[in-house]
Amino acid sequence: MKIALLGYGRMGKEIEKVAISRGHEIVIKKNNEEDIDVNLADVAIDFSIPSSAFNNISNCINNNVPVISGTTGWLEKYKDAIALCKEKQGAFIYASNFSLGVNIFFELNRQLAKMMHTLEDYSISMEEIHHTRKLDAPSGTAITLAEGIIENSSKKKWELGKSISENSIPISAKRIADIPGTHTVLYNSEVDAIEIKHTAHNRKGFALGAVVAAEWIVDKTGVFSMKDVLNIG
Ligand SMILES: NC(=O)C1=CN([C@@H]2O[C@H](COP(=O)(O)OP(=O)(O)OC[C@H]3O[C@@H](n4cnc5c(N)ncnc54)[C@H](OP(=O)(O)O)[C@@H]3O)[C@@H](O)[C@H]2O)C=CC1
Ligand SMILES: O=C(O)C1=N[C@H](C(=O)O)C[C@H](O)C1
Repeated sequence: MKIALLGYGRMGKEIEKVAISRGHEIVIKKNNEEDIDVNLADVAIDFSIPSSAFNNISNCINNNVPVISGTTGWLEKYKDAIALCKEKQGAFIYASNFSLGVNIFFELNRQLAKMMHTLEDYSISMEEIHHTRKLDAPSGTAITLAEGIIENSSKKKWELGKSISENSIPISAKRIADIPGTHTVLYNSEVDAIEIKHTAHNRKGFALGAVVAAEWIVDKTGVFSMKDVLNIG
């Protein structure tokens, strides 16, 4: 496949390595607002910055090029991207996290929330830790985890920092040099604690998942998720 990399930073470079090792060719590497002819590619992979993700995705959909996006921090426009994709009969996947391990962790988190939701002695909180160059907080993965809990409990929302209301999930976002991504969900009570945690050791899992998603979507039409790609949950 001919792949366009929309964003050629830490993730773009990691995806390039994985894509080449799987026999693909990188035909575009875009790192700014410049106009590019995305039609040179069979599929585009966007790992850019929050302020550019929607334009990159729209450009692909408008040109009928399937697009995978892992950029976080732009979700206020996610519904617009879905609407455009449906209108143009395009192909689009956004995932806050493309790694197989985290997608299993998402399912575990939902199951645990279901089991815990009537146990009033436990309070829930979340923590995410990332490298100091991350632009958004909380992480997209933490937001997906919080949404998984909200769908399966009486919690109504998440809040960054200390929780101010009983029906919200507090998320603590820490920034420590070079940490690729660590997410913890904690249920704590007076007598014990239950904790689930995912630790990324590097960015290879994110990159592999994005390339697998690109391979999967190339002949399809519609809005999909990593659940469709991995056939889990
Ligand atoms: N879903 C997932 O599995 C994962 C998601 N991410 C997310 O992916 C995104 C990228 O992460 P990462 O690679 O670490 O970040 P980087 O900052 O290393 O890379 C982003 C790149 O995008 C470039 N860029 C700036 N403007 C544009 C534009 N208009 N179009 C295309 N590219 C542009 C930046 O260039 P310049 O530096 O010159 O501004 C930079 O090279 C983040 O939102 C991060 O949260 C990260 C890992 C996994
Ligand atoms: O910015 C990062 O690095 C990461 N971002 C994603 C997120 O916001 O969840 C995924 C991963 O945790 C790494």
